[in-house]
Amino acid sequence: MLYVERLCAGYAGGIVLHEVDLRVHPGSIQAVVGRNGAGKSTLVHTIAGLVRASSGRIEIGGVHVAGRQPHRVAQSGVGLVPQGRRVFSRLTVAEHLVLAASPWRAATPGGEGWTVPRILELLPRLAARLRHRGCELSGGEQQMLAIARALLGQPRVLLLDEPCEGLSPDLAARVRDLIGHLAASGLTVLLVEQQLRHAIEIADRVAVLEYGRVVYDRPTAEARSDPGSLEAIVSIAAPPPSPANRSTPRLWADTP
Ligand SMILES: Nc1ncnc2c1ncn2[C@@H]1O[C@H](COP(=O)(O)OP(=O)(O)OP(=O)(O)O)[C@@H](O)[C@H]1O
Repeated sequence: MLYVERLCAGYAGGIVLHEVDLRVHPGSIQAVVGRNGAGKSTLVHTIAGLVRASSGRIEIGGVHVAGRQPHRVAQSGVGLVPQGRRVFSRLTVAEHLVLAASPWRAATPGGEGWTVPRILELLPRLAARLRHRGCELSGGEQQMLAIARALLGQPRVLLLDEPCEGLSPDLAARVRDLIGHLAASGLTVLLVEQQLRHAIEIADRVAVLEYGRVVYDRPTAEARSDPGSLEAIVSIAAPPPSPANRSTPRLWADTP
């Protein structure tokens, strides 16, 4: 479980997140939406330890991780799929996977957890691209590789920052299918999503960030039954005035 309580964080120029509360249960998807600059990436980076929390709690499975170095947060079970994928252009798919599957991240001896063969079974398109460099992959393949890399860290909590950004509708739908499958397998998922309708499609709960504050956080079923009010909240949410301020295996089998 991911538990965030009264979390405040920001940069040298000022606080961006103001007393953010979130509670994401295993096997569920919490979407976070909001306009550009609302603080979505800052939230994800703060949970991952990349931005230091100035106050508040971040718990992973009951363990307080705020203030830990990013690699310690990862060891606590947090996987990050960053905005823009961040794959290495000169490394091959195989090299990415080998690097991500480093010993401290190994799957448990009982066979639980993510291994390279299991990843390649789930994402056969990556298997077909093992010798291709990052720069030779399509956007969708890069996104799959970014997700695969995070999974090899054996996360209990997966943070995805706009994973469908820049993908065609078809590829974006496949990525959402994969995220749904991962949640159905028990992962706790925090999904930053620009498009409200996509968030509603996939998430169990949806939260809206406005000026770094949670101004809406309800089950998606409620949002679906009254989409107009949620759309109004998201469209009202404006950017800050200044910078400081489920079982579907073998996805991706036939993607060109
Ligand atoms: N490294 C940084 N140093 C200083 N300010 C930053 C830094 N990163 C982000 N900010 C500022 O923090 C605020 C929130 O930015 P953030 O990237 O978290 O928003 P976002 O909701 O993810 O936006 P987008 O949808 O455009 O990705 C913005 O005002 C931004 O300019």
